[in-house]
Amino acid sequence: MKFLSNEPRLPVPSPLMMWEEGSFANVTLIDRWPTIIRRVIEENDFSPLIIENLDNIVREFPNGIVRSLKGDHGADLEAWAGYIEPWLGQRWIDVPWLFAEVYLYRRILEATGYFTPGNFQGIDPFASQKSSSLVKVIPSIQAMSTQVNRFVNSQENRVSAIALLYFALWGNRIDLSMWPEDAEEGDRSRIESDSQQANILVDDTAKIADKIAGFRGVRIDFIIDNAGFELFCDLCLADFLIDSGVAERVYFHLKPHPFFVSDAMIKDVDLTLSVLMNNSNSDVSSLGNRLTEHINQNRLICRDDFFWTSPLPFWEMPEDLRGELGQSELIFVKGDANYRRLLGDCQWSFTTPFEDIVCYFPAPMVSLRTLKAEIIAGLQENQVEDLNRRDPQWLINGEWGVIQFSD
Ligand SMILES: O=P(O)(O)OC[C@@]1(O)O[C@H](CO)[C@@H](O)[C@@H]1O
Repeated sequence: MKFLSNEPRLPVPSPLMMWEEGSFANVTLIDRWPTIIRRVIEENDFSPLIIENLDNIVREFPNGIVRSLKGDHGADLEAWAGYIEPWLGQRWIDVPWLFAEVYLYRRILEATGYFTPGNFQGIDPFASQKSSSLVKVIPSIQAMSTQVNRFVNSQENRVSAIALLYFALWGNRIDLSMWPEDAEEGDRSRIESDSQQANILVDDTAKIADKIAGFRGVRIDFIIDNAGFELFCDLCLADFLIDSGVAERVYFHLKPHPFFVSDAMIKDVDLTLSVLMNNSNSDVSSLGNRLTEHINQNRLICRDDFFWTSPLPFWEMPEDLRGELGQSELIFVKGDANYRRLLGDCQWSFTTPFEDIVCYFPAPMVSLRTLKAEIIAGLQENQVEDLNRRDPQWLINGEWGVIQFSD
């Protein structure tokens, strides 16, 4: 697979590592991943052998070594042999965080036999969390469906677009790898209107609305993140873009297999639409029917690709995918893990201009991200000091967001 040489226009700094005690990456390795694996065991009816496989991954943290994947029949095995090669035999704690995290989620699928012919082939180890998280936010879905239907019937396209961008951003707060659906945080889909804008550190919605105002019948793409409420919010924005005539076609780029607990696959879009269509609230069911018609009429197109579950920085996107995305007039990049890949999960100065890093992207793009990792770009100097004082956890607690546009 030929990779393009297009890279950020600045020297790329070193990647986030996991060895710094107390860093979020270290907490993820030591605490969060074992908890995620234990939930996989609790929530599925796996065989003793699979449970042993999963327990063995936990035992490898933090000083066990990175090994090759077994021949589990995955279509991505050859690509993974290349990803693993530079880190083979190194300790988990000594490899870059992004590689380790993506490798971990692929190891979980190896352990459960997701790709392997047999009783557990194709079983999504996170399915129960994803479906229960959708049911839990039905009240927010009902409220938002009413609003979306009003937007679609109004002529207020600018106001509607901006409101739906905020919903698409804050839908990212619901992330089951960070806050399992029974977490004490309660219903994270409830978005207090005053904090909607106050907690946005870079807000390019006006520029984005100006860009969209000039569109009629274009192609717009979404690199999707989480299933559940976030996917619902993305579907609402896509519905608006199609119904308002802004977009003739919207492409959703989804994950080809379970990933980062709540990441969405094509099957999760189908599940979400069936939940909407079968809801007793007519605003919800009419939105679900409209979206299903968009799919049937090829106006909303769902694709998946193994690049979206690879540990590569986005500037190493394969040439064919880059060519495909290059046909888009605007690409929404959703969520924190995708943001990390936009930046190569590298330790850029927080005030590095965002466009100087993502200038390689094949089309104008918008990142909609709630902060859940210790990297960011595009901030002002005074913002960082102010945030450190006001909320020491601002980089990782999901309470702050960015809507960053690169034209
Ligand atoms: O991409 P998402 O769903 O917004 O977040 C992914 C995430 O949950 O996983 C990583 C930490 O484990 C972080 O990037 C972030 O916390």
